[in-house]
Amino acid sequence: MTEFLTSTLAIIIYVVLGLAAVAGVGFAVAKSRKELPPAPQRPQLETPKASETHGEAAEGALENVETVDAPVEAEPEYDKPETAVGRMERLRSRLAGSGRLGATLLAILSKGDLSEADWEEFEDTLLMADLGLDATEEILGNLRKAVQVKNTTDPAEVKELLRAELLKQVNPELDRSLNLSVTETAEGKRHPAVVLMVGVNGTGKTTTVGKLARLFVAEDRKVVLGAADTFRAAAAEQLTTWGDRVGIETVRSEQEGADPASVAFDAVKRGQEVEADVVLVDTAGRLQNKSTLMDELGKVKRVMEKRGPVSEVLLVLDATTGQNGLRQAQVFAEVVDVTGVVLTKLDGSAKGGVVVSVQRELGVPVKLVGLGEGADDLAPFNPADFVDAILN
Ligand SMILES: Nc1nc2c(ncn2[C@@H]2O[C@H](COP(=O)(O)OP(=O)(O)OP(=O)(O)O)[C@@H](O)[C@H]2O)c(=O)[nH]1
Repeated sequence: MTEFLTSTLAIIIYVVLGLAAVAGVGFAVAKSRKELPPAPQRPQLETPKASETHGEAAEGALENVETVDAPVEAEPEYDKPETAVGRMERLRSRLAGSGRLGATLLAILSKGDLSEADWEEFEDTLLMADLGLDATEEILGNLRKAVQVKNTTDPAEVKELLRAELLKQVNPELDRSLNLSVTETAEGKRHPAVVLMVGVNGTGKTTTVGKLARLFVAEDRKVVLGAADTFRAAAAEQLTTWGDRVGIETVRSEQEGADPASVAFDAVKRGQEVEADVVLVDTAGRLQNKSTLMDELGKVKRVMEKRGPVSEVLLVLDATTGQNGLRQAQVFAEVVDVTGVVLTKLDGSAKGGVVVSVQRELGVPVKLVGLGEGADDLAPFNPADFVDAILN
């Protein structure tokens, strides 16, 4: 009897302990689940095809399953970027600094009977606006002749003479379009247009990549961003934010100081995989006299080219740094074959003449201008609009 009681008691104790253990584990799991952070929501680039998500068997099985309405997820709201048309119209007033240049030049020319001192003042004004010595001498020589031949002080006529001369210097003949052709790799794979952004520190590369991406999105192009500025910790985050605002993917490395060439390569690879139209790659700012950093940039481009050609290398120059930008431009052009210049911070800068000097020095056109910190404050460069903004 005692034996029977002892074994029954033992069984009861085991059962109670067992139940307590199960409840304890359950509580711990529930607790740890509660503490998990919510899964991050990333914009989806592609909707998977039906055949990729469920096969035929799965479709049959679904017939007998009672369907419950899935909670409706709110559509992410993306920005609607402004198209290129009309941007210059909106941004023209931002060239106020350059407008002062036009006003001073016209005031001198309209005086009539110009003295040597007047022509010197005219020359100084052009030099101060960073047109560079060669262009300044040419403008001066041509205008002196034209004013003499026409013998006019009529403001409208004088303005027309100056307009023609400035326009010639800005060179409307240059091809300023971006090469955005989608090509094929040697293996017959679709290869997107690839744009590489380069320049010294703080000129506005990341901002320009973001703005340019918006311009492409407004044109219904499928864009992938590459955050190959692995030097500045916040750069990848900054670029991802630009991308997220318009629902495009950013390829980046979570590792600070990662190899930028590898990130750039992955971005092009991803662009090929998702059949993007354009891959835009940001790079870290670097001083042109730091040879290791310039070598690194050369490597970034070579590694990207392993997957297919780079269509555009855009050098971002800060207009407010004027002639300093020229030396930078020359060195960058030697290392990575610059195909176009983006002149940023032209808003409020009185150094608009750098458009002329940089084109003369590099033989490469200014293709885009940055005219403010707003997300759509980037415009394709148009010589006639630019000269008119200076003169009106
Ligand atoms: N006013 C004005 N500011 C601009 C323009 N473009 C860029 N900026 C500003 O310039 C600053 C630097 O821009 P970033 O894009 O971070 O420059 P970055 O070249 O990527 O910088 P690093 O990666 O450090 O070399 C930011 O405050 C931008 O808002 C422009 O066209 N006009």
